[in-house]
Amino acid sequence: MKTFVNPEKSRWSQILQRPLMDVSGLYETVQGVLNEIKQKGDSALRKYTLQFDGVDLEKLQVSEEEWTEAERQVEPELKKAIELAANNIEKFHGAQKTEIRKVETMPGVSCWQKAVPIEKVGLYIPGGTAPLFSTVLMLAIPARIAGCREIVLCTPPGKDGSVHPAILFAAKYSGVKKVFKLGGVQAIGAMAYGTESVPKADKIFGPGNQYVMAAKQLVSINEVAIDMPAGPSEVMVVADKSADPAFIASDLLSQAEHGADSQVVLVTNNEELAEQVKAQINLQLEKLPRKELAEKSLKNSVLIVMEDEQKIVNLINEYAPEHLILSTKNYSELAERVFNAGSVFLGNYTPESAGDYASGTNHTLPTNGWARSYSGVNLDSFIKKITFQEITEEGLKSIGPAIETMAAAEQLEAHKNAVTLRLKRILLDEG
Ligand SMILES: NC(=O)c1ccc[n+]([C@@H]2O[C@H](COP(=O)([O-])OP(=O)(O)OC[C@H]3O[C@@H](n4cnc5c(N)ncnc54)[C@H](O)[C@@H]3O)[C@@H](O)[C@H]2O)c1
Ligand SMILES: N[C@H](CO)Cc1c[nH]c[nH+]1
Ligand SMILES: [Zn+2]
Repeated sequence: MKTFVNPEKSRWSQILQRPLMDVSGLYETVQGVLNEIKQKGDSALRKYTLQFDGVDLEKLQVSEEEWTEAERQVEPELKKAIELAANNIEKFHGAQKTEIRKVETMPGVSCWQKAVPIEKVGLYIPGGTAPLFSTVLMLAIPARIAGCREIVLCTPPGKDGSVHPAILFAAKYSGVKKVFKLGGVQAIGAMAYGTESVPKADKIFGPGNQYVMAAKQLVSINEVAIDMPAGPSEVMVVADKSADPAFIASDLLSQAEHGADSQVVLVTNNEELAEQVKAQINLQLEKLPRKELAEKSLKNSVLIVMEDEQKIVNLINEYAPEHLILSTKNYSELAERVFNAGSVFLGNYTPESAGDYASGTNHTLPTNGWARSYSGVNLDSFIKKITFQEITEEGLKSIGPAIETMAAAEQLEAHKNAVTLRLKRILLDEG
């Protein structure tokens, strides 16, 4: 981890630059695969699954036998943990439902909005380096609560053509019935265009690597809606001397182990703590099975010693981390000043892993600074809001002249007439 002490504001964006990916040719390659999927459907899906995932699949959809076998293979302890997490995710997202509230903006003019589920949703569950069955819960549970009629899930097949049993268990538990063994561009293309076996979705959700991200961006131009740019995981920890260096190191490593392109950042006002965290990272890293990935990610990671608290707040808001951990004595006060972050974890006993798995909040969050403008996945992501209005004759008499004046000023005579004709009729009826 590179260390910086009180860096000037003018250097922040350079110091905190996210790992640069070589995207030369990426969009052309991905567009080429998407075009072929659009034209050739399932046969293109099979071709690219063989090329990118090394499996020759006859059937793309998970079969009844595979569902049953998965249920048998998952250990009871894991099933219980998944059920606990699902329960909390359901509670948190269920509480995001809103009631219809009719507003009388003027006497006789009533307006309201109704939440309507997006009919068909496609969920992508990454599977390249780890079977992220927790992401199944994060996407499928809110989709079910929202009332989406069709939920399709795609995830990359393993080398033996199977889907990890915990992914299938979590999918069944969350109410998903259609799972396809498709990863990367194949999955996104299939759900965007629809093929012989994969139904077309209205909106595609889920994180993924650069191929997944590029494919989502390309199909969103004129084919299908997408949730947000959710790429390589990242965490920023802000800590003072009240924090525990071992806890901080474990939080940093928890996101570093996601992949070589993840980024973790520690900001502290205490140089001694910074040194202790470094020592703890070295100690804990040794025991990690994904040490190699975490080590690579630590190379893009940064440790900043900064004394001024307002500067720390400015730095958080400029970086807009996917995850922010506040391990300082005054974390509640500090949290009030954060306006750019995907999800915030408060105090020494709130590890970021809690939000990744089981506390109830969603872990599909905006990365790469997109927290400046996007929220993480939530119930609203699966919902459209339709507005309704009803105007009585009395209401139109009150509001009509303003509409007529505005329409005339915009030189839109037909708009004006739609009111004028009605007002004339009301006057006639009134005699
Ligand atoms: N932001 C979030 O909310 C969030 C949540 C979970 C995971 N993540 C991130 O998601 C990512 C998951 O990535 P992953 O790679 O493990 O899994 P993935 O499922 O996103 O990608 C695997 C697929 O990539 C495709 N692929 C691989 N090499 C290719 C190539 N050369 N050309 C074309 N396609 C190719 C393959 O089809 C494969 O199935 C990580 O970066 C992780 O940090 C983010
Ligand atoms: N931290 C990831 C989101 O950035 C989500 C995840 C899934 N499993 C473990 N972690
Ligand atoms: Zn994680």
